[in-house]
Amino acid sequence: MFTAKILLLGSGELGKEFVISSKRYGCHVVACDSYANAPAMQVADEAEVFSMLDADALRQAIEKHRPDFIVPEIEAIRTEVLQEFEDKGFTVVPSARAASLTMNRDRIRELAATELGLRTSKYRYAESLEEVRAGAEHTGLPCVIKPVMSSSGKGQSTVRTADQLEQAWNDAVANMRGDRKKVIVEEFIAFEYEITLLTIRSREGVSFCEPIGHRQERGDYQESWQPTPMTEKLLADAKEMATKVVDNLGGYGIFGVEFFVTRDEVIFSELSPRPHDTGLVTLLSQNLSEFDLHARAVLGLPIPPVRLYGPTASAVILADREAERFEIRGLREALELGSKDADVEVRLFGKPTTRKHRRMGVALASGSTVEEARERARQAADRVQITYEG
Ligand SMILES: Nc1ncnc2c1ncn2[C@@H]1O[C@H](COP(=O)(O)OP(=O)(O)OP(=O)(O)O)[C@@H](O)[C@H]1O
Ligand SMILES: NCC(=O)N[C@@H]1O[C@H](COP(=O)([O-])[O-])[C@@H](O)[C@H]1O
Ligand SMILES: [Mg+2]
Repeated sequence: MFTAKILLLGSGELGKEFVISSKRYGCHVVACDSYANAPAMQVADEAEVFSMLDADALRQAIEKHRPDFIVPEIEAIRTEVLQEFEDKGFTVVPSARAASLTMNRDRIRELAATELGLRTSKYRYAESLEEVRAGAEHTGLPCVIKPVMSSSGKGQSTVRTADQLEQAWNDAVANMRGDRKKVIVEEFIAFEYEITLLTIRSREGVSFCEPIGHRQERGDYQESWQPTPMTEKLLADAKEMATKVVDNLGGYGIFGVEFFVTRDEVIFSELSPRPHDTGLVTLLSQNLSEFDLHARAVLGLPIPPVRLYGPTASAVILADREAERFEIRGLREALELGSKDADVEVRLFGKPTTRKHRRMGVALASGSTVEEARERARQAADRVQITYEG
């Protein structure tokens, strides 16, 4: 009837592409999120609307559908419930422990820095403004303050002078998820560039995609490109660190392992035990996208060496205000940038409402160099306009 039944927890743009990939392999997907008509629900077989932080609702959904695979798509999930079901014999992707550790910056940081001995930025945790001040003494300024539970840069700020610490603490507390009033104070790394190393852990072992470079604003990704030129030594260091983390977390799937790269060092930042937003570029750049690879690894299918077609970039399409009624125009104009020498694609996620800085779509472009691909992706994204009514 179907290859496997998947319960997808979180149904945004990353989930939507994962659903498309897994449905192509004949899976039946139940997409869950806290609001109706979320992107992945639009392409899934069934949908359930509830908060992933509501333990009872999550239990009910798992009991009702009894999936072969429970696939987290967002960070904020009642991970104790995932553990409960994993203990009963359900498969959580990649593992309940991975979901729980990565949801909490302090837990994954402890694993990486203390247990595995990976190079990270200096850091301290803080649960009050006084502790934030002490943390900043330890790391020095500038420093970066982030809630231990948050994603896409929410509640994150870079502090340059001591008088900004209070504002940063207040912002972090106001924008954190979950119920722990706790932040991480991190040394600011003046990196040359940063990368996501997509790392696949499958039955066949650990393999990698070419490193993805990206540029972030407000802690949220604006553009990404592939490949990123790196020295063999630095790339080997990144691969070694990524392997240590994913082998420790266990399970099968793709992981987006984030690193800061300085002149002579690779510094581990964090990771997602699932497809990564900066990896949207792989929808155009590779013969198998990060979503195809995740689906294959989860289903136990072969993972051949991944083929990168050539320099490719992605640029995000963001809303600039909150609205329920809006239109997206300019798809034709954006796609007109495609030619016999360059592929251009646009993916519109179908989110039902906008809010300031919400990612509504992504433009993808190839080029003869990474610079050219980035320029073209940016141009295509700029041609897509969101117009608001009322
Ligand atoms: N210690 C640091 N030094 C310099 N820049 C930093 C530091 N920490 C974070 N940043 C910048 O902020 C970005 C977002 O940080 P981080 O990945 O920790 O946040 P996030 O909320 O988990 O984002 P996401 O969930 O989208 O990955 C980083 O990619 C980097 O550009
Ligand atoms: N960095 C994590 C990330 O990119 N997550 C992606 O964004 C969606 C939430 O978007 P929304 O906030 O617009 O609903 C998530 O569901 C996931 O696809
Ligand atoms: Mg990140």
